Amino acid sequence: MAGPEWESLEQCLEKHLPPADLREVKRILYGKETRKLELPGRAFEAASKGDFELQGYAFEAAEEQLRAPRTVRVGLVQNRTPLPADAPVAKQVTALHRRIEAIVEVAAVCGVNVICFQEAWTMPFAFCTRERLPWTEFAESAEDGPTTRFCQKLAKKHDVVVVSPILERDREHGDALWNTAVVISNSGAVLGKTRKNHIPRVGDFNESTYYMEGNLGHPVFQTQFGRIAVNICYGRHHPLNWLMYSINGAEIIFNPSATIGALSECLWPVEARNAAIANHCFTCAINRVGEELFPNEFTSGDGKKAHRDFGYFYGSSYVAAPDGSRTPGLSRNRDGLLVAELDLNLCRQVNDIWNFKMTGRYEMYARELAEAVKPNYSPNIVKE
Ligand SMILES: NC(=O)NCCC(=O)O
Repeated sequence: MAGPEWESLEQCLEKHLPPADLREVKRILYGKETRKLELPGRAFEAASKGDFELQGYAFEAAEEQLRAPRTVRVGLVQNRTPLPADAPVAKQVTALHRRIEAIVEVAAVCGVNVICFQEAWTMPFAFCTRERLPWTEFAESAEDGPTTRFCQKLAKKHDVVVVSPILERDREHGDALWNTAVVISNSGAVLGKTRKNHIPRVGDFNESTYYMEGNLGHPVFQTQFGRIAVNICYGRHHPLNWLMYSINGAEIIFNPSATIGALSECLWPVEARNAAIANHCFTCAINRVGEELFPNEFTSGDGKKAHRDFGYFYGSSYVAAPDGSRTPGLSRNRDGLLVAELDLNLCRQVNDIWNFKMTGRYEMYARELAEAVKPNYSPNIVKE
Protein backbone atom coordinates (compact mmCIF):
# COMPACT_ATOMS: atom_id res chain seq x y z
CA MET A 1 0.00 0.00 0.00
CA ALA A 2 1.47 3.31 -1.09
CA GLY A 3 2.26 5.93 1.56
CA PRO A 4 3.34 9.54 1.17
CA GLU A 5 6.01 8.72 -1.40
CA TRP A 6 3.35 8.11 -4.06
CA GLU A 7 1.95 11.53 -4.93
CA SER A 8 -1.19 10.90 -6.95
CA LEU A 9 -2.86 8.87 -9.66
CA GLU A 10 -2.89 11.92 -11.94
CA GLN A 11 0.82 12.53 -11.52
CA CYS A 12 1.55 8.86 -12.28
CA LEU A 13 -0.60 8.87 -15.43
CA GLU A 14 0.97 12.09 -16.64
CA LYS A 15 4.47 10.77 -16.05
CA HIS A 16 4.01 7.47 -17.85
CA LEU A 17 1.42 7.87 -20.62
CA PRO A 18 2.11 9.35 -24.03
CA PRO A 19 -0.13 12.41 -24.64
CA ALA A 20 -2.62 10.67 -26.98
CA ASP A 21 -3.13 7.78 -24.56
CA LEU A 22 -3.35 10.17 -21.63
CA ARG A 23 -6.14 12.07 -23.36
CA GLU A 24 -8.19 8.90 -23.88
CA VAL A 25 -7.52 7.54 -20.40
CA LYS A 26 -8.59 10.87 -18.90
CA ARG A 27 -11.68 11.00 -21.10
CA ILE A 28 -12.79 7.65 -19.69
CA LEU A 29 -11.55 8.03 -16.10
CA TYR A 30 -12.46 11.71 -15.60
CA GLY A 31 -15.19 12.49 -18.14
CA LYS A 32 -15.42 15.80 -19.98
CA GLU A 33 -12.29 17.78 -19.22
CA THR A 34 -12.63 20.48 -16.56
CA ARG A 35 -11.13 23.85 -17.49
CA LYS A 36 -8.22 25.04 -15.35
CA LEU A 37 -9.29 28.09 -13.36
CA GLU A 38 -7.22 31.23 -13.60
CA LEU A 39 -6.53 31.99 -9.95
CA PRO A 40 -4.68 35.09 -8.74
CA GLY A 41 -0.89 34.84 -8.57
CA ARG A 42 -0.91 36.08 -5.00
CA ALA A 43 -3.09 33.09 -4.05
CA PHE A 44 -0.45 30.70 -5.40
CA GLU A 45 2.29 32.68 -3.64
CA ALA A 46 0.43 32.50 -0.33
CA ALA A 47 -0.24 28.76 -0.80
CA SER A 48 3.41 28.09 -1.54
CA LYS A 49 4.49 30.16 1.47
CA GLY A 50 1.96 28.31 3.64
CA ASP A 51 3.14 24.97 2.23
CA PHE A 52 -0.15 23.79 0.77
CA GLU A 53 -1.25 22.82 -2.68
CA LEU A 54 -3.71 25.02 -4.60
CA GLN A 55 -5.62 23.77 -7.62
CA GLY A 56 -8.59 25.27 -9.43
CA TYR A 57 -10.99 23.90 -12.06
CA ALA A 58 -14.26 24.97 -13.67
CA PHE A 59 -17.22 22.86 -14.78
CA GLU A 60 -19.25 24.41 -17.56
CA ALA A 61 -22.95 24.20 -18.37
CA ALA A 62 -24.71 25.04 -21.63
CA GLU A 63 -26.02 28.58 -22.03
CA GLU A 64 -29.77 28.89 -21.47
CA GLN A 65 -32.14 31.54 -22.81
CA LEU A 66 -34.26 32.03 -19.72
CA ARG A 67 -31.88 31.33 -16.85
CA ALA A 68 -28.63 33.14 -16.21
CA PRO A 69 -25.70 30.89 -15.25
CA ARG A 70 -25.71 30.06 -11.53
CA THR A 71 -22.01 30.14 -10.91
CA VAL A 72 -20.63 29.27 -7.50
CA ARG A 73 -17.10 28.56 -6.29
CA VAL A 74 -16.57 25.85 -3.71
CA GLY A 75 -13.41 25.28 -1.69
CA LEU A 76 -12.38 21.85 -0.37
CA VAL A 77 -9.71 21.76 2.34
CA GLN A 78 -7.56 18.75 3.25
CA ASN A 79 -4.95 19.08 5.95
CA ARG A 80 -2.68 17.29 8.37
CA THR A 81 -2.99 17.81 12.10
CA PRO A 82 -0.17 20.32 12.73
CA LEU A 83 0.64 19.16 16.29
CA PRO A 84 1.13 15.61 17.57
CA ALA A 85 -1.91 13.94 19.14
CA ASP A 86 -0.31 14.03 22.60
CA ALA A 87 0.04 17.84 22.61
CA PRO A 88 -2.37 19.66 24.98
CA VAL A 89 -5.92 19.71 23.62
CA ALA A 90 -6.29 23.50 23.55
CA LYS A 91 -2.96 23.86 21.72
CA GLN A 92 -4.00 21.33 19.07
CA VAL A 93 -7.31 23.12 18.47
CA THR A 94 -5.63 26.52 18.25
CA ALA A 95 -3.01 25.20 15.82
CA LEU A 96 -5.78 23.82 13.61
CA HIS A 97 -7.70 27.10 13.76
CA ARG A 98 -4.55 28.96 12.67
CA ARG A 99 -3.90 26.51 9.83
CA ILE A 100 -7.46 26.73 8.52
CA GLU A 101 -7.54 30.49 8.89
CA ALA A 102 -4.51 30.75 6.56
CA ILE A 103 -6.09 28.42 3.99
CA VAL A 104 -9.44 30.25 4.12
CA GLU A 105 -7.62 33.56 3.47
CA VAL A 106 -6.36 32.07 0.20
CA ALA A 107 -9.78 30.64 -0.62
CA ALA A 108 -11.23 34.13 -0.21
CA VAL A 109 -8.63 35.54 -2.62
CA CYS A 110 -9.78 32.83 -5.07
CA GLY A 111 -13.41 33.98 -4.77
CA VAL A 112 -14.66 30.89 -2.94
CA ASN A 113 -18.33 31.18 -1.89
CA VAL A 114 -18.75 27.93 0.08
CA ILE A 115 -15.91 26.17 1.89
CA CYS A 116 -15.89 22.78 3.59
CA PHE A 117 -13.28 21.30 5.94
CA GLN A 118 -12.46 17.63 6.57
CA GLU A 119 -14.40 15.42 9.00
CA ALA A 120 -13.84 16.25 12.70
CA TRP A 121 -11.38 18.88 11.56
CA THR A 122 -10.53 20.28 15.01
CA MET A 123 -8.91 17.07 16.29
CA PRO A 124 -6.84 14.03 15.42
CA PHE A 125 -9.05 11.15 14.25
CA ALA A 126 -8.73 9.50 17.65
CA PHE A 127 -11.80 7.28 17.55
CA CYS A 128 -9.58 4.32 16.67
CA THR A 129 -8.28 4.31 20.27
CA ARG A 130 -11.66 3.84 22.02
CA GLU A 131 -10.20 5.90 24.89
CA ARG A 132 -12.41 8.68 26.23
CA LEU A 133 -9.98 11.24 27.63
CA PRO A 134 -8.53 13.37 26.28
CA TRP A 135 -10.41 12.90 22.99
CA THR A 136 -13.89 13.75 24.23
CA GLU A 137 -12.48 17.10 25.35
CA PHE A 138 -12.37 18.10 21.69
CA ALA A 139 -16.19 18.06 21.58
CA GLU A 140 -17.88 21.46 21.35
CA SER A 141 -21.33 22.97 21.10
CA ALA A 142 -22.46 23.23 17.47
CA GLU A 143 -24.39 26.40 18.26
CA ASP A 144 -21.88 28.46 20.20
CA GLY A 145 -18.67 26.48 20.78
CA PRO A 146 -15.28 28.14 20.17
CA THR A 147 -14.93 26.56 16.71
CA THR A 148 -18.37 27.69 15.59
CA ARG A 149 -17.58 31.20 16.82
CA PHE A 150 -14.27 31.06 14.96
CA CYS A 151 -16.05 29.95 11.76
CA GLN A 152 -18.68 32.67 12.15
CA LYS A 153 -15.90 35.27 12.09
CA LEU A 154 -14.37 33.69 8.98
CA ALA A 155 -17.77 33.54 7.26
CA LYS A 156 -18.53 37.18 7.90
CA LYS A 157 -15.05 38.44 7.11
CA HIS A 158 -14.83 36.61 3.79
CA ASP A 159 -18.51 36.52 2.81
CA VAL A 160 -18.25 32.75 2.60
CA VAL A 161 -20.54 29.91 3.70
CA VAL A 162 -18.56 27.61 6.02
CA VAL A 163 -19.24 23.89 6.47
CA SER A 164 -17.52 22.93 9.71
CA PRO A 165 -17.53 19.23 10.63
CA ILE A 166 -16.82 18.81 14.35
CA LEU A 167 -17.24 16.46 17.26
CA GLU A 168 -20.39 17.93 18.84
CA ARG A 169 -21.23 18.07 22.54
CA ASP A 170 -25.03 18.37 22.82
CA ARG A 171 -25.60 20.13 26.15
CA GLU A 172 -29.38 20.07 25.76
CA HIS A 173 -29.49 16.27 25.50
CA GLY A 174 -27.45 14.84 28.35
CA ASP A 175 -24.11 16.08 27.00
CA ALA A 176 -24.31 13.48 24.22
CA LEU A 177 -21.60 13.39 21.55
CA TRP A 178 -22.37 13.51 17.84
CA ASN A 179 -20.40 13.60 14.62
CA THR A 180 -21.82 16.82 13.24
CA ALA A 181 -21.36 19.37 10.48
CA VAL A 182 -22.30 22.95 11.33
CA VAL A 183 -23.38 25.13 8.41
CA ILE A 184 -22.62 28.81 8.84
CA SER A 185 -24.14 31.33 6.47
CA ASN A 186 -21.99 33.99 4.81
CA SER A 187 -23.88 36.46 7.04
CA GLY A 188 -22.11 34.83 9.99
CA ALA A 189 -25.32 33.26 11.36
CA VAL A 190 -25.45 29.56 12.19
CA LEU A 191 -27.82 28.23 9.54
CA GLY A 192 -28.10 24.80 11.15
CA LYS A 193 -26.43 21.47 11.67
CA THR A 194 -26.56 17.97 10.29
CA ARG A 195 -25.28 14.72 11.77
CA LYS A 196 -23.48 11.65 10.46
CA ASN A 197 -26.17 9.10 9.70
CA HIS A 198 -24.04 5.99 9.30
CA ILE A 199 -21.37 5.05 11.83
CA PRO A 200 -18.54 2.76 10.69
CA ARG A 201 -17.69 -0.45 12.42
CA VAL A 202 -14.82 -1.42 10.16
CA GLY A 203 -11.10 -1.80 10.82
CA ASP A 204 -9.84 0.83 13.25
CA PHE A 205 -12.88 3.05 12.70
CA ASN A 206 -14.25 2.42 16.20
CA GLU A 207 -16.55 5.43 16.12
CA SER A 208 -19.59 3.62 17.52
CA THR A 209 -17.84 3.81 20.91
CA TYR A 210 -18.33 7.59 20.91
CA TYR A 211 -21.59 8.55 19.20
CA MET A 212 -24.77 7.18 17.73
CA GLU A 213 -26.24 7.39 14.25
CA GLY A 214 -27.48 10.92 13.50
CA ASN A 215 -31.11 11.77 14.29
CA LEU A 216 -31.62 14.86 12.13
CA GLY A 217 -32.53 13.16 8.85
CA HIS A 218 -31.32 14.71 5.62
CA PRO A 219 -31.49 18.50 5.95
CA VAL A 220 -30.63 20.68 2.98
CA PHE A 221 -29.46 24.23 3.61
CA GLN A 222 -30.63 27.07 1.38
CA THR A 223 -27.67 29.43 1.06
CA GLN A 224 -27.14 32.49 -1.10
CA PHE A 225 -24.99 30.24 -3.30
CA GLY A 226 -27.32 27.31 -3.78
CA ARG A 227 -28.81 24.44 -1.81
CA ILE A 228 -26.18 22.41 0.01
CA ALA A 229 -26.11 19.24 2.10
CA VAL A 230 -23.45 17.30 4.01
CA ASN A 231 -23.10 13.52 3.81
CA ILE A 232 -20.44 12.79 6.42
CA CYS A 233 -17.78 10.19 5.52
CA TYR A 234 -19.10 6.63 5.86
CA GLY A 235 -22.50 7.85 4.60
CA ARG A 236 -20.93 7.84 1.13
CA HIS A 237 -21.19 4.04 1.01
CA HIS A 238 -24.97 4.34 1.30
CA PRO A 239 -26.66 5.31 -1.96
CA LEU A 240 -29.97 6.01 -0.20
CA ASN A 241 -28.25 8.53 2.06
CA TRP A 242 -27.11 10.53 -0.99
CA LEU A 243 -30.55 10.06 -2.53
CA MET A 244 -32.40 11.59 0.42
CA TYR A 245 -30.29 14.76 0.33
CA SER A 246 -31.01 14.97 -3.36
CA ILE A 247 -34.74 14.36 -2.85
CA ASN A 248 -34.70 17.32 -0.46
CA GLY A 249 -33.24 19.43 -3.24
CA ALA A 250 -29.46 19.46 -2.66
CA GLU A 251 -27.51 20.86 -5.58
CA ILE A 252 -24.11 20.37 -3.92
CA ILE A 253 -23.43 17.56 -1.43
CA PHE A 254 -20.21 17.79 0.59
CA ASN A 255 -18.65 14.57 1.84
CA PRO A 256 -16.12 15.47 4.55
CA SER A 257 -14.22 12.26 5.31
CA ALA A 258 -11.40 10.57 7.15
CA THR A 259 -10.34 7.38 5.43
CA ILE A 260 -7.21 5.36 4.81
CA GLY A 261 -5.66 3.73 1.78
CA ALA A 262 -5.69 0.11 2.87
CA LEU A 263 -9.43 0.27 3.42
CA SER A 264 -11.03 2.49 0.82
CA GLU A 265 -8.70 4.02 -1.76
CA CYS A 266 -10.18 2.00 -4.62
CA LEU A 267 -13.71 3.03 -3.63
CA TRP A 268 -12.87 6.72 -3.24
CA PRO A 269 -12.91 7.81 -6.91
CA VAL A 270 -16.10 5.85 -7.57
CA GLU A 271 -18.54 6.61 -4.77
CA ALA A 272 -18.92 10.40 -4.69
CA ARG A 273 -18.71 10.51 -8.46
CA ASN A 274 -21.40 7.90 -8.84
CA ALA A 275 -23.57 9.86 -6.38
CA ALA A 276 -23.20 13.01 -8.52
CA ILE A 277 -24.31 11.08 -11.59
CA ALA A 278 -27.18 9.20 -9.92
CA ASN A 279 -28.59 12.29 -8.21
CA HIS A 280 -27.99 15.01 -10.84
CA CYS A 281 -25.97 17.12 -8.41
CA PHE A 282 -22.40 18.12 -7.60
CA THR A 283 -20.50 16.19 -4.94
CA CYS A 284 -17.37 17.29 -3.08
CA ALA A 285 -15.28 14.47 -1.58
CA ILE A 286 -12.78 15.64 1.05
CA ASN A 287 -10.30 13.42 2.87
CA ARG A 288 -7.67 13.90 5.54
CA VAL A 289 -4.04 13.61 4.60
CA GLY A 290 -0.97 12.09 6.26
CA GLU A 291 -0.35 9.90 9.26
CA GLU A 292 -1.66 10.31 12.81
CA LEU A 293 0.08 8.61 15.69
CA PHE A 294 -1.57 8.06 19.08
CA PRO A 295 0.09 7.88 22.50
CA ASN A 296 -1.15 4.37 23.37
CA GLU A 297 -1.34 1.21 21.31
CA PHE A 298 -4.79 -0.06 20.33
CA THR A 299 -6.31 -3.07 18.60
CA SER A 300 -9.61 -3.45 16.78
CA GLY A 301 -10.43 -7.13 17.04
CA ASP A 302 -9.23 -7.80 13.49
CA GLY A 303 -6.16 -9.90 14.26
CA LYS A 304 -3.75 -7.02 13.65
CA LYS A 305 -0.93 -6.48 16.13
CA ALA A 306 -1.42 -3.62 18.58
CA HIS A 307 -0.38 -0.40 16.89
CA ARG A 308 -0.33 3.36 17.44
CA ASP A 309 -0.95 4.62 13.92
CA PHE A 310 -4.18 4.90 11.96
CA GLY A 311 -2.73 4.04 8.56
CA TYR A 312 -2.31 6.47 5.71
CA PHE A 313 -4.94 9.17 5.10
CA TYR A 314 -4.56 9.58 1.36
CA GLY A 315 -6.05 13.05 0.71
CA SER A 316 -7.12 12.97 -3.00
CA SER A 317 -10.05 15.36 -2.46
CA TYR A 318 -12.06 16.04 -5.62
CA VAL A 319 -15.31 17.43 -7.05
CA ALA A 320 -17.67 15.49 -9.32
CA ALA A 321 -20.43 16.87 -11.53
CA PRO A 322 -23.83 15.51 -12.57
CA ASP A 323 -22.55 14.78 -16.07
CA GLY A 324 -19.98 12.35 -14.63
CA SER A 325 -17.00 14.66 -15.12
CA ARG A 326 -14.69 15.27 -12.19
CA THR A 327 -11.69 17.33 -11.26
CA PRO A 328 -8.31 15.72 -10.74
CA GLY A 329 -7.70 15.01 -7.06
CA LEU A 330 -5.52 16.97 -4.70
CA SER A 331 -2.34 15.09 -3.86
CA ARG A 332 -2.09 12.11 -1.52
CA ASN A 333 0.60 13.71 0.60
CA ARG A 334 0.11 17.44 1.04
CA ASP A 335 -2.29 19.86 2.65
CA GLY A 336 -4.38 21.43 -0.05
CA LEU A 337 -7.15 23.71 -1.21
CA LEU A 338 -9.20 22.68 -4.23
CA VAL A 339 -11.26 25.46 -5.78
CA ALA A 340 -13.99 24.43 -8.20
CA GLU A 341 -16.31 26.69 -10.12
CA LEU A 342 -19.70 25.09 -10.69
CA ASP A 343 -22.60 26.25 -12.81
CA LEU A 344 -25.56 24.84 -10.90
CA ASN A 345 -27.66 24.99 -14.08
CA LEU A 346 -25.86 21.79 -15.04
CA CYS A 347 -27.94 19.82 -12.49
CA ARG A 348 -31.24 20.42 -14.27
CA GLN A 349 -29.65 20.19 -17.71
CA VAL A 350 -28.36 16.68 -17.00
CA ASN A 351 -31.64 15.75 -15.32
CA ASP A 352 -33.45 16.70 -18.55
CA ILE A 353 -31.12 14.45 -20.57
CA TRP A 354 -30.99 11.37 -18.36
CA ASN A 355 -34.28 11.78 -16.43
CA PHE A 356 -33.19 9.79 -13.37
CA LYS A 357 -35.51 11.86 -11.17
CA MET A 358 -38.44 11.27 -13.50
CA THR A 359 -37.73 7.57 -14.10
CA GLY A 360 -36.94 6.78 -10.43
CA ARG A 361 -39.58 4.37 -9.09
CA TYR A 362 -39.58 5.90 -5.61
CA GLU A 363 -43.13 4.93 -4.76
CA MET A 364 -42.41 1.28 -5.65
CA TYR A 365 -39.15 1.27 -3.63
CA ALA A 366 -40.87 2.98 -0.69
CA ARG A 367 -43.59 0.31 -0.68
CA GLU A 368 -41.15 -2.58 -1.01
CA LEU A 369 -38.73 -1.17 1.57
CA ALA A 370 -41.57 -0.59 4.03
CA GLU A 371 -42.33 -4.33 3.73
CA ALA A 372 -38.67 -5.42 3.80
CA VAL A 373 -37.95 -3.78 7.18
CA LYS A 374 -40.81 -5.64 8.89
CA PRO A 375 -39.62 -8.43 11.23
CA ASN A 376 -41.79 -11.02 9.46
CA TYR A 377 -40.64 -10.10 5.93
CA SER A 378 -39.87 -12.88 3.58
CA PRO A 379 -37.63 -11.91 0.59
CA ASN A 380 -39.32 -11.99 -2.80
CA ILE A 381 -37.44 -14.96 -4.30
CA VAL A 382 -39.13 -16.88 -7.05
CA LYS A 383 -38.32 -20.59 -6.82
CA GLU A 384 -38.95 -23.42 -9.22
N1 LIG B 1 -14.66 8.36 9.10
C1 LIG B 1 -15.26 7.29 8.61
O1 LIG B 1 -16.47 7.14 8.70
N2 LIG B 1 -14.45 6.37 8.03
C2 LIG B 1 -14.88 5.07 7.73
C3 LIG B 1 -14.11 4.47 6.65
C4 LIG B 1 -14.59 4.81 5.30
O2 LIG B 1 -15.78 5.10 5.13
O3 LIG B 1 -13.80 4.78 4.37
